[in-house]
Amino acid sequence: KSGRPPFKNRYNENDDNGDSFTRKVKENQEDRLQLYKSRGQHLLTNPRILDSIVRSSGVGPGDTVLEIGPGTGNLTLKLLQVANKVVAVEVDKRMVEVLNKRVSEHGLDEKLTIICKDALKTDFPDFDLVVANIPYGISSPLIAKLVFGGFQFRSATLLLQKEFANRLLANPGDSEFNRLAVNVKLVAEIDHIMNVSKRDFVPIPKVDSSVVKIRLKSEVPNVDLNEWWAFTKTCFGKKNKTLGATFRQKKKVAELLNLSKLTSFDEDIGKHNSCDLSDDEEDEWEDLGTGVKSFKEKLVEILKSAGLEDKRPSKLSNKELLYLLSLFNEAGICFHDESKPVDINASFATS
Ligand SMILES: C[S@@+](CC[C@H](N)C(=O)[O-])C[C@H]1O[C@@H](n2cnc3c(N)ncnc32)[C@H](O)[C@@H]1O
Repeated sequence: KSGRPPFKNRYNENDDNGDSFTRKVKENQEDRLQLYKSRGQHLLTNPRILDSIVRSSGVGPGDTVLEIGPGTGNLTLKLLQVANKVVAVEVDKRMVEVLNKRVSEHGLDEKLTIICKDALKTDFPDFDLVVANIPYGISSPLIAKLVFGGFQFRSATLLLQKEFANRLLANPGDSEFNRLAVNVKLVAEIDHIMNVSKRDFVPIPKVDSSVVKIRLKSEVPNVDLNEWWAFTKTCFGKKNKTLGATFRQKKKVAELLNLSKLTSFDEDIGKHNSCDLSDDEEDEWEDLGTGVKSFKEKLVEILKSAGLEDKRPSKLSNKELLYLLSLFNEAGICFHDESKPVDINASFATS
């Protein structure tokens, strides 16, 4: 009962033919477990790093921990030794079999609940903490699910691809600052815990990793989240454009006019299908009615009144963005299409 994972740190490079099959790992030439790149199956094997993650998560004997993607259980076994309970969500049945076997060898079965499902498609039971080396391909929607899913938890300690973690940690003005950081920072605080080398995984991935800790804020701005997500999607659609340029795009103006249903611009509401219009083409505004043109002026007037017409979204604080959204909403301008239900996973899939 060494706690050693059921394979050696070896794999057959020649078997790597891209997306589906990746590598074979072996234990004593018997147990064979294929690891799939498409499922982000890079197992963290360095015990020193596993211990640091558990320690920095602050898990204690009364805690229920949610672990996404336990794999063969390297982190799970460490968590089970300190937590009251671990709920592990793993999509791959083969992993679940290995995990079950290892955990029962250690006599820790009673503390573990396994949910063999896709973490993005299943409900989570109540938990105090999240601690996980997640599949990197689902980082955005999973973090969105955790922070906007209505859960109450102390913190989420997550191993992420280093570049992704840097984007999440970025502040306004940093080159990596993007819509995901803006949205997550509305409701949560994020701290960098440590960097982890690609050499600490089996098989070795192409990228380095970082551990971050996400804590939900106790006070969240009073804003309609559907409006906020749709608004940041508009602002960050082309994050290096000025807001003036973004809100002058014909397509965007027509879309917002149709969504906002403002009576003063009635004559053009529903007349211009935003799908038929291209982005810029300032000179072709002549084709459009006076309603849509004066609506554009209204948008620009609001940007000017906020002093933000020449600003790029990636340089704005959440406070400035919230202020701008409140000005638009007060003027009856809406961003969220109420006829379409919000799918958090889809909305963050590409952030
Ligand atoms: C990066 S590996 C981590 C394994 C283990 N935690 C470790 O550190 O050794 C990610 C794990 O997530 C699982 N996985 C991939 N997509 C998933 C999903 N959508 N829901 C739940 N688990 C998933 C994979 O099968 C894999 O076991």
